[in-house]
Amino acid sequence: MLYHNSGSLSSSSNTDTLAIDQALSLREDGKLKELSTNRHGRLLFTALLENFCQLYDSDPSRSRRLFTLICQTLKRIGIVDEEYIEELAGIRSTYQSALHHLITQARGVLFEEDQGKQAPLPIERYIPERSYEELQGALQRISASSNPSSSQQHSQPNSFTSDPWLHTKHSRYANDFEELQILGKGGFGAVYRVRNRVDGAEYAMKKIFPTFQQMPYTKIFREIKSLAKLDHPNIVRYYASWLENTSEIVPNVHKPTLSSSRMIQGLESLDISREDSITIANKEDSLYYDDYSNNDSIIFAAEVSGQSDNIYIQKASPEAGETSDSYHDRDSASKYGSSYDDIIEPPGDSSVRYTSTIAPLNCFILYIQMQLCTDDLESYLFRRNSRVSFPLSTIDAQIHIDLFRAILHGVIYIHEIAHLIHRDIKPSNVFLAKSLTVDRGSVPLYSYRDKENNDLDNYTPKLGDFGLVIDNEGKTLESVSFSKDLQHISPMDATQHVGTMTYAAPELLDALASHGNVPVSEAIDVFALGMVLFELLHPFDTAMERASKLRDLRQGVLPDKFIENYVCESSLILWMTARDPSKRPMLSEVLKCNLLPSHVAEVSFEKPEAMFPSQSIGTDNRYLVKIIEENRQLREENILLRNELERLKKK
Ligand SMILES: Nc1ncnc2c1ncn2[C@@H]1O[C@H](COP(=O)(O)OP(=O)(O)OP(=O)(O)O)[C@@H](O)[C@H]1O
Repeated sequence: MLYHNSGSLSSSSNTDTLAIDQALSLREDGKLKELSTNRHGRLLFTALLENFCQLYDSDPSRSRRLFTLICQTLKRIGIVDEEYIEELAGIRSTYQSALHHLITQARGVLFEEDQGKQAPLPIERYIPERSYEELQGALQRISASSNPSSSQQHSQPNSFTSDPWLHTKHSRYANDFEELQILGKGGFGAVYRVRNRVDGAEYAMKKIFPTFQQMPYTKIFREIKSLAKLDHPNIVRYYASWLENTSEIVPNVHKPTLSSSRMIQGLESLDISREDSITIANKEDSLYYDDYSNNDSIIFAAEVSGQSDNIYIQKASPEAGETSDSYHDRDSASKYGSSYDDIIEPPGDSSVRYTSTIAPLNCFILYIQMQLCTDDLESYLFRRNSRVSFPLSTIDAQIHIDLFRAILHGVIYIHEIAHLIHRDIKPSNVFLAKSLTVDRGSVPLYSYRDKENNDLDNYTPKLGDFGLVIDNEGKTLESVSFSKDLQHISPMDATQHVGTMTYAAPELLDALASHGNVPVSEAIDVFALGMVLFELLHPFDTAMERASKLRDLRQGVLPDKFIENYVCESSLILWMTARDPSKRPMLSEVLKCNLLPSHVAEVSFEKPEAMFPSQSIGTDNRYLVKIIEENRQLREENILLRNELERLKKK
């Protein structure tokens, strides 16, 4: 049975009813059932095969290689899919564990029979015949007998459990990684600094707690694999992903901030329920997460029931009336003292529902292993703004233009080479990796960490958090965090919430406000980058100032002083943030612009000449002149409107 955790589980809720209806209709779908049966069969098969390989070779690494080799062969002839070999290893171990219990139990029954005792339950009930439903029946019984009170009636000789080939596989995460520190928590999980026990290197590990999306897990793996193919110095490297079922303590990592937090219904344990299904369910009285997202939270409903598909990630409908949060926490509070964003939080949104609950979960966790980055652009800008005032010195301006250029290289790579659109470009999603040498894509930057040390260090900006990527042919890589940030916001919210909305292109907000189709276009990223360029070149003294100037820019208005200081850059920013997406430049055009002279260590691409022909756009360009004129007009209109507003307020 599928469950969802849309905040309120009241069955009277329309959204809940809808989700349940959807789940029911899925169940009725014979094809899905067939698919599900197929998957269980394959999982069971690979579980047995893995154990079988362990029988042939007691050396764990050799038996593993043997297993992989056989699976690769079976994959070629279509018997198993790629995902069953690596990513589902954790799930496979559940099957191994279940089979282990099953056999142990059955042997216990035989043992008792041999002793002339009456078996407590007929053996047929323990041994599956052909269908996995019967296996589930057995699993259910085993589950019941595994609790201390009932297990006694089925006690068996200890020697059974020491069968070497029955040893179950342990968590890949626990085996291969040492967890060092929590880096922060996003809407759907937490990110940890970890050390790989094998190569000794440190990584960032994102653990996505059971989430919910209308997408089979295999698709998620495929998508993450596509991210793993991205190879560019200005893109965070993705290494691997896999799913495990695990008993985990959900960390409560957030410090209370002014950001509103939400509760998401937590997840009950992996439950072997009466319907003979393994289900991750949530309950009314379930656990709390501290969260910044709205409630279209996500669960994995992992069913081994014959009634529905097995492991599905399905989006829950948010409750009516829920709005998006404004600025994310992003741990600026916890890392750097008072949060930069907190100050611009709309006053009405300051309720702190911080929960200290530590929730034990038995659930599926999606692990995503990424490159570890020690800093991010948002934190950097926060530090810089506390040290430097507008206008930047010529040298500082150049440093930040170089930084922008490096980010641009990364985004161009994802647009032109990977054919993806990021859709969530913002300073907190641009990480900064320090390097000792001048690396490809790196820029010299002051870190502003240490008052005494004003040396330039090399940093490589890296675009990360690909939760929102979409392929530019419009085939959605269904966005995880997108819905969290932007869905179900009223136009009022869109204008009030400076935070998350700051970098979102207007057409995106319009589409969301009118519940229309979300546009798929590179222009969305161009807009966001234009906003980022302005922020890079304009230090703000206060968060209020930042909020108001970024809001003005969204209306097409730049501060006079900024235009005076950066005429060409202003033109570029206004071009990139044009309200009409069709009027925005392509990023390759932005790069051609002679406003962005290259001080960045050049990066080579597959098709460099196609992407970066040298052609300059100067101030005499008629398009730029037109933009400056439009900006002047807009500013005048804006002043008139503000005066009018003031006049009306006074009445
Ligand atoms: N590769 C990484 N290296 C270092 N820190 C990281 C890395 N990826 C994410 N983080 C940090 O981990 C924290 C949580 O990241 P996560 O992507 O889960 O959430 P978010 O980006 O804050 O929000 P959301 O994904 O919900 O939009 C953030 O503070 C982020 O800076």
